Amino acid sequence: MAKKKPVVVVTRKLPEVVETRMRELFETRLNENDRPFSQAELVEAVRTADVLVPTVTDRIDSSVLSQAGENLKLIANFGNGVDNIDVVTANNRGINVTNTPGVLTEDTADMTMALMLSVPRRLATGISALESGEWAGWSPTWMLGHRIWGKRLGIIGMGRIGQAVARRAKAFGMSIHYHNRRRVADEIEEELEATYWESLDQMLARMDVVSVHCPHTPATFHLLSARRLKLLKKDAYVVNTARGEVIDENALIRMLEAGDLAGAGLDVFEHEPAVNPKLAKLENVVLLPHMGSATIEGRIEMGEKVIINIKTFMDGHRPPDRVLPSML
Ligand SMILES: NC(=O)c1ccc[n+]([C@@H]2O[C@H](COP(=O)([O-])OP(=O)(O)OC[C@H]3O[C@@H](n4cnc5c(N)ncnc54)[C@H](O)[C@@H]3O)[C@@H](O)[C@H]2O)c1
Ligand SMILES: O=C(O)[C@H](O)CO
Repeated sequence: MAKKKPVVVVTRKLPEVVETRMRELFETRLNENDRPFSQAELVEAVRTADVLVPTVTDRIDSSVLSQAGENLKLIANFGNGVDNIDVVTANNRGINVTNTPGVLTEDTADMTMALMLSVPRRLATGISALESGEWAGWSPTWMLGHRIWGKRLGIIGMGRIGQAVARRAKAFGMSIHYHNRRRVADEIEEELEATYWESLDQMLARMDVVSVHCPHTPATFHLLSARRLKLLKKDAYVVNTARGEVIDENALIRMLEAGDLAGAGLDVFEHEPAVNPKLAKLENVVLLPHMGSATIEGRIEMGEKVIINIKTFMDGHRPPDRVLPSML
C-alpha cells in the first residue's frame, strides 16, 4: 500500500515551481490569495497539519503551539530568521523546526551594500530632485554626499551575511571591523583583513558605518540601545537588513531627527509591517519594505530547501537545516 502523504499547510503564496513540486510530493494545502493567516487560521493549521510551512509574517508563539495537534511534527520555516517561531516551546513539544539558511546570503548582502551606498551618496534625494524637476544642471556644491572608500565598517554578527557584506565592502575600499558572539576562523579574518572587537561599545565609538547582521533573539533585542547608539560618531551611518528589533527604533529616530547621526538605511523595522511615520519624514534615511532576500532565484531556492527539509524528515532522517534552541 502506498505511504500516506503528509499534510503540509503553507501559510503564504510561494513561487509556482515550488508549489507545483510540493503538490506532487505532499498533501499540500496552499494559500492561493496570499493573505496572511489570522491567529485563528494559524491555530487551525497547527491542529490539522503534519507539517507547517510559515514565513516571517506568521507568529508561531507558545499560545499557537499549545493548540497544535498530535500530528504536527515539523515547522519548516520559509525563511532564514526564526524569530517568528517559539523554538524552545516547539522543541519541548517534540516539534522540529527548520529554516532556509545560505540561499539568501548573497542577495541580502547585495541589498545591504545598496543601502550602504544609497544613504551616504544621497541616491533617494537625487532621484526625487530629478523627478520633481528641481535639477537645474550640474553644480560643484549641490547634492554632496559622503565617500565610503577608506571608511571603517563595523559589522555586528559576522555570520554568513555579515561575511558576504564584508567581502563586498572590502572591494569598495572599506576597512572591516566586527563584533560577534565568537571570533571567526583565522583564515576568514585574514581574507577580510578584519579586526575583531570583543567590546561592542568600543567598536561602535570608532566606526563610520555600522551594519547589523545578527539574528533577533532575546540576547539581541535592542542590542543597539539608546545608550549604545549615543556611542556612535555624529557622522556615522547605521544599516540594518537583519531584524528591526535589534535596534531601539525610537532612540534611532530621535538621534536622526536631532542630527546626532548622519543617516540610516533600513530594510527591517521594529513593528513590521508598520513603519514609524517619523522615519518616513526624515531626509537622511533610505527605507525598504523588507526586500533583502527578494530575488526570484533566492525565493525558489528557499522553497527547494523547505522541500528537502520536509522530505528528509518524512523519510525518517534529520532534516539538514534543523534549528535547535541551543543555536539561538
Ligand atoms: N532582510 C532580509 O530579507 C533578510 C534575509 C535573510 C536574513 N535576514 C536576517 O539576517 C540574520 C542573519 O542571517 P545569517 O544567515 O547571516 O545568520 P548567521 O547565523 O550565519 O549569522 C548570524 C551571526 O550573528 C552572531 N550573533 C548571534 N547573536 C549575537 C550576539 N548576541 N552578539 C553578537 N553576535 C551575535 C552569530 O554568532 C552569527 O555569527 C537572520 O537571522 C535574519 O534575521 C534578513
Ligand atoms: O529571515 C529571512 O529569511 C528574511 O528576513 C525573510 O525572507
